[in-house]
Amino acid sequence: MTMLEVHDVTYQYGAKRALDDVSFALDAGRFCALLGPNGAGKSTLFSLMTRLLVTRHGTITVAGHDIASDPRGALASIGVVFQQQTLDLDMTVLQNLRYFAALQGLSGKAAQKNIDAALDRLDMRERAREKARALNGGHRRRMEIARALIHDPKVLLLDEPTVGLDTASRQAITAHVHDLADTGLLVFWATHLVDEIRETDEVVVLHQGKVRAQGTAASIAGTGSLTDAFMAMTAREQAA
Ligand SMILES: Nc1ncnc2c1ncn2[C@@H]1O[C@H](COP(=O)(O)OP(=O)(O)OP(=O)(O)O)[C@@H](O)[C@H]1O
Repeated sequence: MTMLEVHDVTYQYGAKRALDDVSFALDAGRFCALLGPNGAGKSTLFSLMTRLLVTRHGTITVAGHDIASDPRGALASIGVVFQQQTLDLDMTVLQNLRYFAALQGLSGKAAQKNIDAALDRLDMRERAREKARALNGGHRRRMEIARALIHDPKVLLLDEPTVGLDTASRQAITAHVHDLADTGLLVFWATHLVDEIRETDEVVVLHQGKVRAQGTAASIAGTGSLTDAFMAMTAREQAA
């Protein structure tokens, strides 16, 4: 079942075209990587999917809701983890989550139920009463992911979520989020790091604002490695 559909989306910053006729469709229950080098247009696409930016060129549909004509329905279906950290470091994990739940219109038992479920999904329950400031980078990220899941979205967007993390934390977060896709969520994970992607993951390769390939990592890699295929797709353009 298609959960996220991007159709012919173009976006310009003044004269600079950041996205050029971008189209792809992604199914529920998949881990999908948006793979592109710096400047490919990943953050621009995420901003359009979360309505931080708008365009009249093309359509974006989330869980059947067109983001232009039904932004409320579309945004209610999305959980987002932005590249920049957005926690209140002086609040505990639980306080941060309750605050966010309230912003989503959840309170009392309903909020607590969803908070507990989100903490369990990220293996964070035992840290609930710690101040965010006391957590290491990996656990802060997990908490942001838990927060993004509180309203039980169908699509989880993560914009380069492992930036600044050490190797062990990066691997742990990557594994946790792969597990989330197994529960039926569509995970859409922007990265320029090929080693975060598994062979069976879906991949959209974005470069200079255009989709260069879509398919499983294994099908894009062909007989070589995904790194080689990705380098070839991006280097060719740079040379041209
Ligand atoms: N506010 C802006 N004004 C003008 N150009 C911009 C603006 N934001 C981004 N761009 C340009 O649009 C293109 C796409 O940028 P974007 O940030 O979406 O790429 P990205 O793939 O997220 O890169 P990174 O991994 O470096 O964050 C780049 O050429 C960038 O320089």
